[in-house]
Amino acid sequence: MTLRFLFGLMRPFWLGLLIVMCLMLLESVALLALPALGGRLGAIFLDQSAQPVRREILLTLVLGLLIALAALRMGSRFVYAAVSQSLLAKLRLRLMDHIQRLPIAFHQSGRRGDLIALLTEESARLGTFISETLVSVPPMILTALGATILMMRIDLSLLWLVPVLVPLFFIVLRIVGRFMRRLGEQLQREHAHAIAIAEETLEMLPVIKSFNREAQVRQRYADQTEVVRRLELRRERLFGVLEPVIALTVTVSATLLLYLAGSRLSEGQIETAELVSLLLYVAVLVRPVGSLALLYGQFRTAQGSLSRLQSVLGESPEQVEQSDKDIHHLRGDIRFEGVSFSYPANKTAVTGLSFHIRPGEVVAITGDNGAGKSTAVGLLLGFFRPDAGRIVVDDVDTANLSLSTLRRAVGYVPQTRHLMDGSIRDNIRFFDAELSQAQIERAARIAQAHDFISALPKGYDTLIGDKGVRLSGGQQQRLALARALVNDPPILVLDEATSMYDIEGEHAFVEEITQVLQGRTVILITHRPASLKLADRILRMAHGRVVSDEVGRA
Ligand SMILES: Nc1ncnc2c1ncn2[C@@H]1O[C@H](COP(=O)(O)OP(=O)(O)OP(=O)(O)O)[C@@H](O)[C@H]1O
Repeated sequence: MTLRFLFGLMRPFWLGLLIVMCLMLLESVALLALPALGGRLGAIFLDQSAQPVRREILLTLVLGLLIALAALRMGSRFVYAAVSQSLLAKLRLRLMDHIQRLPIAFHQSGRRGDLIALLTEESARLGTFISETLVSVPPMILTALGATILMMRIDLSLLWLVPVLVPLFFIVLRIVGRFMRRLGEQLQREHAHAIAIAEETLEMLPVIKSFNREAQVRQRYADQTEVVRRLELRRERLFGVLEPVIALTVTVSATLLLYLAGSRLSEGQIETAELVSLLLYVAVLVRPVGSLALLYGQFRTAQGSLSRLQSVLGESPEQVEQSDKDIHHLRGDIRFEGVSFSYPANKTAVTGLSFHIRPGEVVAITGDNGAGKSTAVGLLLGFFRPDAGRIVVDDVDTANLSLSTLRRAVGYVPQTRHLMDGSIRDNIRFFDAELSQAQIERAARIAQAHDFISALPKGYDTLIGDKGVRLSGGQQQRLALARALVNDPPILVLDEATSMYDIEGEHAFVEEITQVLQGRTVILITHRPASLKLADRILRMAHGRVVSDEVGRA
């Protein structure tokens, strides 16, 4: 585990963590003082020798100490809860920030299950580990060491326990630690896979139902759940063995110790008060000694989560520095000059791709499946960087243009519509608080969405998605179009995005859009012959390059 990374996570919360540790240390001190006082109080009752006044004082002191212990425990719980929840929220936010900034190529590498596990269960486990487990180690060591030393002070002959118990303790730690780490990693992997299957199942439910494949899909999930169950069971069994074994070691040692101490009492070498103190020290010792071994196991598990977190945070993000550059002066002149690009699996998707789209043109890009059309759009949007060649917008190489400017210049309607739960207005505005109702309505009118929105009882405030109205496929498509248009981009890319219009609707839309965008550029990725007729030019792609460039409706 990189300690520096761990401390980096802890740094913003150092004050809270320090307070928790101090409260726990005070708790340890109070806990260590208790047997000394308790021993004397016990002896008073057993020997019946002390003066009544002394009894009352001692009783008050013991009760005071018990109340102080409860108060300290409460205090550390309160501060701990506040720190751990803030730490967890911050950790999740930092992770989400980073995940959003990672390039599309990373997200296409199929690590969704891992990322969800990291954002949920694993970050929660790490948060607890940092704010509770780690912080509780020094107080536990203090309690264990303090109790041992104080017991030795009562009777030095107990010293023989140290060389017997300490190595035994460390052997257990090593075995458990190694096992826990391996098991933790396996569990995480399988758990992430189970999450990925669950997610996929929910997404594909209409397809699964239409094919009557519920039983098969259930079996797939059941198999994975079984793998997770077995691993969890192994972990639980390990703890199940470990806890009683540690408790047994501690209690057997305690019994031996009491036996020895008892015989020393009868020999007159120790007093009753000391015997009672010893008894109480043993009780104080049981918890920290038992917990330390388990803490070590948790430490090894957390190590796995931490290294996975580190590996995601170590991925290089895209450089999307925010830029306020005005994009409306852009004309929308696009040139691909000998662009080649391969996906990581070494699949060449576009090769030597060259074309020129002039401002104001409506250009259709067509071609067989897998010809490279969507990849070309991804390259224009800066989702991927060309391996060779360059893409020039308005005479500027896009490699020199900030991704933020480039993406604001291109209004993009993807094949899948991706609307979010929320109002229609929120979906069109898409987190841009500065957009006015007039701008939103204008975009909706161009996308031919205004009429159906106005017909809804709550108009633009209608909630859609899981908690609201279900829109038809075509209505959703129109909203996605309005969302792309609302910022008035100089370039508009529609990836099969008008397929749900009827021919007339599509025609009217393209006519209107070319007028509204006033000579700016529209790229239609389409297979539909009717849509091809709407374009000024048709670029046909095959095997990652343009194979024909024809005049369209003109
Ligand atoms: N994420 C990816 N990883 C690896 N290969 C990919 C990836 N996406 C696409 N490809 C491959 O790149 C090639 C071009 O794909 P692309 O999606 O650009 O084609 P397309 O013309 O848009 O196809 P379609 O008409 O089916 O949408 C295909 O051979 C495809 O298998």
